[in-house]
Amino acid sequence: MTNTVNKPVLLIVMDGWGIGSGGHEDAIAQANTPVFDRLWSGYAHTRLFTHGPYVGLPAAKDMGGSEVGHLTMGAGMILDQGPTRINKAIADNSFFASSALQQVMEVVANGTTLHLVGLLSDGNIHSHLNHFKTLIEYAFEQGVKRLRVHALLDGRDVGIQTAQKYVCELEEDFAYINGNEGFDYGFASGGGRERIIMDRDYDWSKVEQGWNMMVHGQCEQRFPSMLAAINHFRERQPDIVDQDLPGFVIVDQDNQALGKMTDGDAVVMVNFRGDRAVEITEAFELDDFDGFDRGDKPDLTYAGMMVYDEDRNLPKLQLMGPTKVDNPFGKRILELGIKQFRLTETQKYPHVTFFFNGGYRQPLDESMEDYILIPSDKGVSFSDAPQMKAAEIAGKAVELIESGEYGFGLINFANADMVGHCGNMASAIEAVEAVDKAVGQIVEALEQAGGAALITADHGNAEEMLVATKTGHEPSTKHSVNPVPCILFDAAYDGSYQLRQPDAADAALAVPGLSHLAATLFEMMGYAVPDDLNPSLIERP
Ligand SMILES: O=C(O)[C@@H](CO)OP(=O)(O)O
Ligand SMILES: [Mn+2]
Ligand SMILES: [Mn+2]
Repeated sequence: MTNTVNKPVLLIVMDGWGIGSGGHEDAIAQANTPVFDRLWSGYAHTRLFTHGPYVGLPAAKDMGGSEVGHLTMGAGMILDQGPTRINKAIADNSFFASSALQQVMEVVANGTTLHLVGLLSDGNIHSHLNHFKTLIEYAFEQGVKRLRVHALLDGRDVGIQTAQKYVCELEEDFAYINGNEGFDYGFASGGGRERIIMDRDYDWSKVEQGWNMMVHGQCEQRFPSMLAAINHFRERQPDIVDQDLPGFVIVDQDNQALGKMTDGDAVVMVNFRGDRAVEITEAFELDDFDGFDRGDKPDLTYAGMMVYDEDRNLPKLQLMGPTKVDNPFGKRILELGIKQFRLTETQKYPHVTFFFNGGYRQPLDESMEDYILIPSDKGVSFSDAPQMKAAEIAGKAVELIESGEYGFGLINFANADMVGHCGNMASAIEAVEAVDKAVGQIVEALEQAGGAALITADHGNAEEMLVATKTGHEPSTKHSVNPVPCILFDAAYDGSYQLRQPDAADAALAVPGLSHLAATLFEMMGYAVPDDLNPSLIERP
């Protein structure tokens, strides 16, 4: 396994491909995956843990996600992730001392409105309900008189129809606060995260619709309350998943929107994860914004929970500093003079760039790093197009391998995850089969080139397409906490090494996880493993 530049080593992430029970809910077990089966039985392999403490999340059962997964792979160690850092800052009160939060509080101190925008759930992938509650309680303590919540409804990181639970929790807080003279707290607008605002593929129509609702109070769908809206849409379509609920505004008896934004108001984006928060942030912050016509843009103070774009320092006001990865894998190999590529479709653009880089989006050195992004299908449900761009990615990967120019490449296949999020079993099976075929083509090219690859996933999803409920089963649209496969494909494999297996007695740091992949890649490339990385998984007798 010694490497020269023309013996490429790849990290292939089959996003959302976990190891499930093999039962009727497991799309991966039901799919026909001849490539995966052959690689699993013929090469060194293990199971990796991708959730909770194995990726620096606060709770033992916290699901993994793409941001934490790719950040951990790139860092090569377990770091406290955004939600962990926020929770710690809230616990030690440093959260409230940030100059960004203080500026927000000053702006609304004399009677203007504080707007909170964000994903209303406790999924902890993009946001957490407790962070809404913390900000609401703090605003109340500080005497902020008027507060409005613009709620993105989830059903993708939590149960498919759970929005009412989170709405009711905040309604209780509002009822308590509004019992005090002069306070007026409530919801202003809502809608499914897949329909409005939380786009990540520059489909500006989704952001525009959210903007018009939140900022201008404009929307045909108008309801007296959140629950009235949710019930209305569910009556019409009983199986609608919360993420797909149309956008709506909350109105008073005169049909006036309750929470338009006006001059002097402040807006806090409560989401901590950047990929789906940056587009709306651009609309709020950029002077030369041209995504859509913003209409009469009020003079607002805007802050985000964290940084959403480090290259452009967006937003200007951040309640928390970024999660710092001092020496991400891409930067380390750049310093060794290894040419690299990153390849995926645009839905997973953040994953192979700023998530894996722990910050930066653009190549540090364009002559040594090629970031290749194939446009994802737009305006379709991925359950209707489960092949997504797997074939195009494989074709491009083969070309890059054959060029003999690259020492390292990171590839992400979106299918098992994105189609898994739709909750449709038949489509998920097709998605998995598309990835299997694509991986087969890449492995064949690697075989010719004498290269190697780690074939793994950032977290599970498609192996758990149903979850048990009190009365039976319902579709699962979220990630899982199952382990994921990790195969070391090596054209020259002679059986002389294995990958470390999970051992129940191991402490979190030793359990094979995403944090061990950077060191494993160094070893595969024939370089000394840097001392500060979690150790390689390769074991030789
Ligand atoms: O779609 C997303 O934003 C998340 C789930 O909330 O999935 P992933 O972490 O795989 O990108
Ligand atoms: Mn993912
Ligand atoms: Mn996902």
